Amino acid sequence: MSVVAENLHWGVKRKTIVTDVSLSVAPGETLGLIGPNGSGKSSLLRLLAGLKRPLSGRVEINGQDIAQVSRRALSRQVAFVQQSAATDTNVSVRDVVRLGRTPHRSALAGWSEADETAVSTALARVDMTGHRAQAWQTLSGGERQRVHIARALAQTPQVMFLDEPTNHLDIHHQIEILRMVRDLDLTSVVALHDLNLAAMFCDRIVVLDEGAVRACGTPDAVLTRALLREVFRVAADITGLSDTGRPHIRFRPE
Ligand SMILES: Nc1ncnc2c1ncn2[C@@H]1O[C@H](COP(=O)(O)OP(=O)(O)OP(=O)(O)O)[C@@H](O)[C@H]1O
Repeated sequence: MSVVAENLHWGVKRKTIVTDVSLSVAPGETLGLIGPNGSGKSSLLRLLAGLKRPLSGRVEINGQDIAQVSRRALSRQVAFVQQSAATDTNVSVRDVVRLGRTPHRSALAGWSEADETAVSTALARVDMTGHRAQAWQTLSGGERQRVHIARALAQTPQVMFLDEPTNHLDIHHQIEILRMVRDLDLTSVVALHDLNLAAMFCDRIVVLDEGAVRACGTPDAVLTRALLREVFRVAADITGLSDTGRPHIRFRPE
């Protein structure tokens, strides 16, 4: 499914937070969203996912204006992994992941084989099968993050929005989660702080700066020394284009 945003504006009171953002994500593509703290990544993701209404502009998912689609219908197609999402205490890991099936179930239908398969597949994908009976509140930060990703996977979405999904994860799981997102047969938009991970796993990258799109393109086109200096205020050398075709950034203390 494609995602297209046209001229999105959003803000609160007199503060403009997202300014005239237009972008498109092709079916199956993994789009990275990078930018300094406060540049509007989370706000933009929420607009794209229909969790916030833009002041002006529109978002289309699979050619449909999401403002015209019910929340329930949207949640059958779109999953959102929030930054450090909270979950009610006193529930098991399995219960949290089961919540991902809610949009697909009617009030009268029982728990189906398909629901069970979606939950167990999702737990396995994030390496949490062995924790399924554990109480959610006893998990470590990284395990909680993986359970939230599993909940989104159990939703069997066609589009996934992820806000800093690698927060709290050790390097193995950072790479595993991003590899999985890239390899899943769905369209994804993922906000990331780690620029090297963005370069490794994203097909294209959008750079946000003060709420506006500063650059958009393949990792090697976007991640230039000049952009890193101007937007992120860091000095860096960029290498590694040879075998993978993807840039590698080495930051320089100055
Ligand atoms: N509801 C709100 N009311 C007031 N200000 C807000 C609101 N939501 C976001 N902001 C402000 O908008 C700006 C963008 O926030 P946002 O969370 O989208 O940035 P971000 O790029 O995701 O940041 P980070 O990298 O720090 O997570 C910030 O300055 C934030 O304080």
